[in-house]
Amino acid sequence: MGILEKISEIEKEIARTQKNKATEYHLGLLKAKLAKYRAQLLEPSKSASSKGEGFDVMKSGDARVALIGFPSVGKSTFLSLMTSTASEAASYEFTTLTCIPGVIEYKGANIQLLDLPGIIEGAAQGKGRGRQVIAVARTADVVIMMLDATKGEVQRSLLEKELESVGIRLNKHKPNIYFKPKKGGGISFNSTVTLTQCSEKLVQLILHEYKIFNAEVLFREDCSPDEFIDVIVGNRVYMPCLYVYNKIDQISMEEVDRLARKPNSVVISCGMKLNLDYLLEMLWEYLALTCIYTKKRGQRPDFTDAIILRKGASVEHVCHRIHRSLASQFKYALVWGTSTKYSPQRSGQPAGPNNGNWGSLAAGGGPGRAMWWVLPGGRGKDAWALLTLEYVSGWLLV
Ligand SMILES: Nc1nc2c(ncn2[C@@H]2O[C@H](COP(=O)(O)OP(=O)(O)OP(=O)(O)O)[C@@H](O)[C@H]2O)c(=O)[nH]1
Ligand SMILES: [K+]
Ligand SMILES: [Mg+2]
Repeated sequence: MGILEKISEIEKEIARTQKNKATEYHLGLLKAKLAKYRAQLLEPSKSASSKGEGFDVMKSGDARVALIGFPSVGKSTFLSLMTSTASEAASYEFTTLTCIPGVIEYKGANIQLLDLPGIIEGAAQGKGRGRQVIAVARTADVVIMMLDATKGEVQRSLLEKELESVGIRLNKHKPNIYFKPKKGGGISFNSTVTLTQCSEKLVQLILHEYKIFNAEVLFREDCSPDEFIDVIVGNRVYMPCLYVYNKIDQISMEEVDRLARKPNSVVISCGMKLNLDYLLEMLWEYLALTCIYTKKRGQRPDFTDAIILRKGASVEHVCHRIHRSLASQFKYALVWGTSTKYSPQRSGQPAGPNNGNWGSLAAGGGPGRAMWWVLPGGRGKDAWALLTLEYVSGWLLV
């Protein structure tokens, strides 16, 4: 039996198995098997011809957004509208056959937008150019899943399934489970919360399926067996996804209203240029970008030129952005911003015993290294920070 057949057998068995206490372990095991076969299915393509021609587009700008959707939903029309790049659009399916990059300029940031061929059911197994498309999607910071508002909801769940099956997790966070394989000592299992979906026995069963007999496992969250499997398998990509319903010029107001209320969704019409501003605002929020303005001592900040960084960026990242050698000479920074505790907040490496308290500001950085304060960010439309850096030798002039 080929892997594809095995996968479909297991899927069928999962579908016909009733979910209850008695079948819990059986289902957990099936899911572990399924994840294993899927991983096998994807592996050989890496060595073979996974890098399809026309798909290796260089990353550029401050963030990358991939357009994923069925054929003829309007992806290319959208790219041509939002960027200065023209991508051919036509009423027939599979007009686009390669990856076409464009740039959206917004709030001083350059956002790389990638138009891609349409994908169809079975894309993950290599139908159409599905594998290449999905490989590109994995490299994005945000996925825009473009849907045809005139078509049924089934599009959306089919695409979600395709992306799920190759380890892309949409609008989910990484499960809060500590997992560490060991050389010996068996499996030590602990949890800090009450678990309603997993038990020690089930965790053991799943681990044994992966031939793991020694490991430390700590659940810090009430996770499902699938989430636990994700942690074991690793290489999952957790990605924000915006569902964009295009062609609303073709449907009733009631229908528009219904779609617009769905979570993580935006309704637009490329044809009539409806709601595109709002989509950009949402995209900005999902990208979680922060604008960082620098300020010279005693002078007003320069609001015309921002450094754009992603959520979780640290002062170290800012230093690197300005100059390669700056990080090693950096003493501390004064930060004003939307999420600082105090304004300004001082952050940097402790220079002496008296400055030990700086460490409390630190949220990033490794042990023994300078402690870098993580800049404000997150899903906020107007996350920003203002920053003054000091060199070892004096105030930085930027
Ligand atoms: N009515 C309407 N038609 C639209 C809208 N946006 C795009 N279209 C039409 O939809 C058709 C497909 O558009 P494309 O931009 O080629 O779609 P695509 O998703 O890039 O298609 P593939 O590259 O084949 O996957 C074209 O005929 C467009 O003119 C819209 O908002 N309303
Ligand atoms: K098309
Ligand atoms: Mg196209």
